[in-house]
Amino acid sequence: MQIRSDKRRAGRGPNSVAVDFFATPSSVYQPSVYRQSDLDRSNETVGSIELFGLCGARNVFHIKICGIRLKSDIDAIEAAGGDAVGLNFFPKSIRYLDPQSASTGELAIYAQKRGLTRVGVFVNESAERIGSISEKKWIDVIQLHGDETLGDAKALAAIRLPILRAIKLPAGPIGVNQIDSRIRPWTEAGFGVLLDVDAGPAHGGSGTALDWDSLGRWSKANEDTSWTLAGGLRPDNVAEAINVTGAKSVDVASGVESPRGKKSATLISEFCRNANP
Ligand SMILES: O=C(O)c1ccccc1NCC(=O)[C@H](O)[C@H](O)COP(=O)(O)O
Repeated sequence: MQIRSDKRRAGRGPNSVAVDFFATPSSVYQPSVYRQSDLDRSNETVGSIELFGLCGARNVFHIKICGIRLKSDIDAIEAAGGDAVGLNFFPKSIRYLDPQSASTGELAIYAQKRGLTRVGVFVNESAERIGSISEKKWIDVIQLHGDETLGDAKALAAIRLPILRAIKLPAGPIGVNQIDSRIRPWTEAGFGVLLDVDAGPAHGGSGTALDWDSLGRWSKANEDTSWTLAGGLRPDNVAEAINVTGAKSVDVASGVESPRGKKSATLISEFCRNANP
């Protein structure tokens, strides 16, 4: 199975539609389709119902290119048909963006104007720092990529942005129940999940792949659970990864870089093309 390009295209442009394919608890209001303007209004309420429910559980992208650092990266992603960018706020990452720098704000606004969903990537960050970046309206989604607990994530509810939890799994074969026990608490609490390899102290961006056969077995048994595949994806393996795992949403950082830490427009273009039929 490959990501359907019509869905992907639907997620782009300032008034575009992004398909929500996260399964969320029935107690949480969950429209099936969002517009970028919905994301812009994520601090508001719709009637008496909060747009994003408790903490948000929406996956609003099909292809996320993580760790962008330049406006030209955004141009390349827009041209290639990607629909989300990861802004990395982990100081130890090669892809780090300084939240104090005006150029980070310019980058975030530039991505927003191109209709791309901006995912802020955080590792064990304080709620205050995440909140201050959110207040500047630089991000649309919070990605927690450290050792954050469910309690930590729930404490971010006041920020009122959707939260995507990176679940870091071992690189080798892993059982369906083992995967499920890591994911279920988060999805049942209404959070989105991104499955990545456990990169140890680096936390992410390792370029190492998960065992796709294991994920495929798990996803077949959990078809109602929407999730994002990350870890070691590249232009030359993303189609197979989608086919084997059944992922409907993919994320990449190092696989579209040359040299490491520098995004390549050519690799971004190939990646997006191969992630779609
Ligand atoms: O990319 C990083 O440097 C990074 C560092 C610390 C935490 C998260 C990080 N990236 C988050 C992502 O979503 C990456 O796309 C994901 O880890 C996959 O990376 P890669 O295997 O390089 O495609």
